[in-house]
Amino acid sequence: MGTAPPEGAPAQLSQPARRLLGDLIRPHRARLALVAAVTVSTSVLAAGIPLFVAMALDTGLPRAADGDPGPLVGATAGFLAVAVLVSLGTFLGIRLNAALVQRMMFALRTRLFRHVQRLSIGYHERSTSGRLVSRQASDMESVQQFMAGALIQSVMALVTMVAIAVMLVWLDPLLALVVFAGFVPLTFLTIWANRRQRAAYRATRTTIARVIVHVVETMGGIRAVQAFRREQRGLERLDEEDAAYCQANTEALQGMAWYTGGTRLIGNLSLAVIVLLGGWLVIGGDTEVGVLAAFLLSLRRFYAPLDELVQAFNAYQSAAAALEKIAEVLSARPDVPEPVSPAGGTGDQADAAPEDQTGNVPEDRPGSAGRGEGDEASPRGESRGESLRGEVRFEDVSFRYSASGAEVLPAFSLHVPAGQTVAMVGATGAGKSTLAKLLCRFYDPAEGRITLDGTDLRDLPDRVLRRRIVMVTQESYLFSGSVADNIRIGNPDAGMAEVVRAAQAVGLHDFVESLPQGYETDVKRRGGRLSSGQRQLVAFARVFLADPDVIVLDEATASLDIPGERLVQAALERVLAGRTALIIAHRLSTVAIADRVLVMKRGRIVEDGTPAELVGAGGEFASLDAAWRETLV
Ligand SMILES: Nc1ncnc2c1ncn2[C@@H]1O[C@H](COP(=O)(O)OP(=O)(O)OP(=O)(O)O)[C@@H](O)[C@H]1O
Repeated sequence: MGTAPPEGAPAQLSQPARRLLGDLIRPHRARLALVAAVTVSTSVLAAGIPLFVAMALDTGLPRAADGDPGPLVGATAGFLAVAVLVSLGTFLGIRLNAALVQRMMFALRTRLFRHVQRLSIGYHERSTSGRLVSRQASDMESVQQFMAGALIQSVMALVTMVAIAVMLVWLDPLLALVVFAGFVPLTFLTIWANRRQRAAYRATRTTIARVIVHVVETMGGIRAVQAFRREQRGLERLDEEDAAYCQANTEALQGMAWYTGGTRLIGNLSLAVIVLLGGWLVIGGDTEVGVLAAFLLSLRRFYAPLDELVQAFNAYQSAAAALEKIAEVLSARPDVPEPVSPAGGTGDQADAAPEDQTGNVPEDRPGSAGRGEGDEASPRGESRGESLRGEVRFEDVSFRYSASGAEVLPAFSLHVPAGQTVAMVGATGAGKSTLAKLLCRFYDPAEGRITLDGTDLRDLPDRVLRRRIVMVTQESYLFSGSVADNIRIGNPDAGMAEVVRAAQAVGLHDFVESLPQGYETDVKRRGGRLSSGQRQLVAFARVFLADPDVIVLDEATASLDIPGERLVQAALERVLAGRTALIIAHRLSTVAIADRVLVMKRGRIVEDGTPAELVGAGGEFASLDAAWRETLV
């Protein structure tokens, strides 16, 4: 019976998946009960239809032959009335169920998306985005298909079968017993199919996820794919993944074919026995022709739902496998948990700071009217018009990415006073990005602690931490939407005037004004319409609006032309004013505006001082500085 499916699987739904199903259903119990009531009563009514046929044949016809058409007309009218009621009930059941399922799916999609967004960077670095797309799209679809169609279908089928079984016993217990005997092989067949199909459908979920991962990765890196002519290799990889998916589907469908064929065979064998035995009973005068006719009709209706049950069973197996995959993601916990007892005060002032009671932005805050274009940058450290916040300390921090991995930072200590701009340089793999990620609490150190104004980052609620420390990444990620939308990411509550002021502050305003629809111009996917320098300016405007105490900047390595670099440089100075900054620097011009330079090597600081001091010391930074200067000549 087909080759063995690739993955073993328990016949039962896993506990997290069951819990998830319970969570989904619980809020809608009343509606579900209504759907069940409508479905069950419709199915019971439908099961009774053959009784009218028996009535018509056994009573209606002989009486009509005797000149009394009443019973025949009554049986026909009853048949029609029940048929109409069954149609109405079916419509209502499906309609109610569809609305219910959409609510449940909406809740599930939202829950999964919210959860995935909250999972720590470590999780996202370990798992591919394609896999998550697969959970959100194809697995959801599978669950929905079962809930919206197959579930109600199987309930109707089951109830119909039970109702018909009762009727069969009532019509003729002996013949009914013969029919029920068919259930013995059917039970064995179902147990076998349950095991086999569960494993087969799990394999389909896993393999389709691989196909989606490959497609998402290819499209995400399409520039590299084309630049390095990886198209052929990409196609071959897709063929491999797709072949595995097709194979898994074939396995699943083959199992379904065996099961469907098996149930039909059992059904038809029962039918043959009933024709033989029933005919013999009729000839012997032990039963009526009408009863036999109703029996045969019912039997057809008895086995017809079996087909539906088989289909529903397959849909269930597919949905169960999908639900398990979704439950797996939902049970992943963030590596950087929210504090159980958050530090009080530290961040809430920052939270409240940008606006006063009337919603006006205080004059002395960035993004306020006092700091528009043409307004010379105030002396650094004083421009935000408040006592400086944002003192950062790394205290004996040790870190490795995984338990078995190498130690990236061994007992690292660093003190950055509030308002200081620190540029980090060093060979690739020295640990600069790791330091930046730790400061943003994308990871927690294994040992030691990192503090912001004396508070351990682990004690700051995520909301506060993200407001006070903002990372500007190399990609200057732009989301689909308008330029204004993209700047407003820094502070979703900001009005248009603040957005404009932020753009003015970083020197982006004139460019935006020159766009066809100004601030409402669509940046197109990932900002394809903007140059890399302009994208950086948008990212800076965003930070300006967010108004954090600490900026972590991974400077773009892509070189800009001289005017572009000057623009970015001026914007950077504006944004850094009055804030603590940790910059992974790739440009001489950036290092030049830093108060302090750290040269890193294998997770340690090997040089630390002002740019001038380090150049004077003639060490690694001096060589780097000289090399940079040479490229300028
Ligand atoms: N997500 C990760 N999982 C495992 N190891 C990692 C991860 N990210 C970085 N590493 C390792 O940690 C070390 C430090 O990397 P890091 O990215 O911090 O260096 P860097 O100084 O920023 O380098 P670059 O200038 O090339 O960006 C490297 O050996 C790197 O291989």
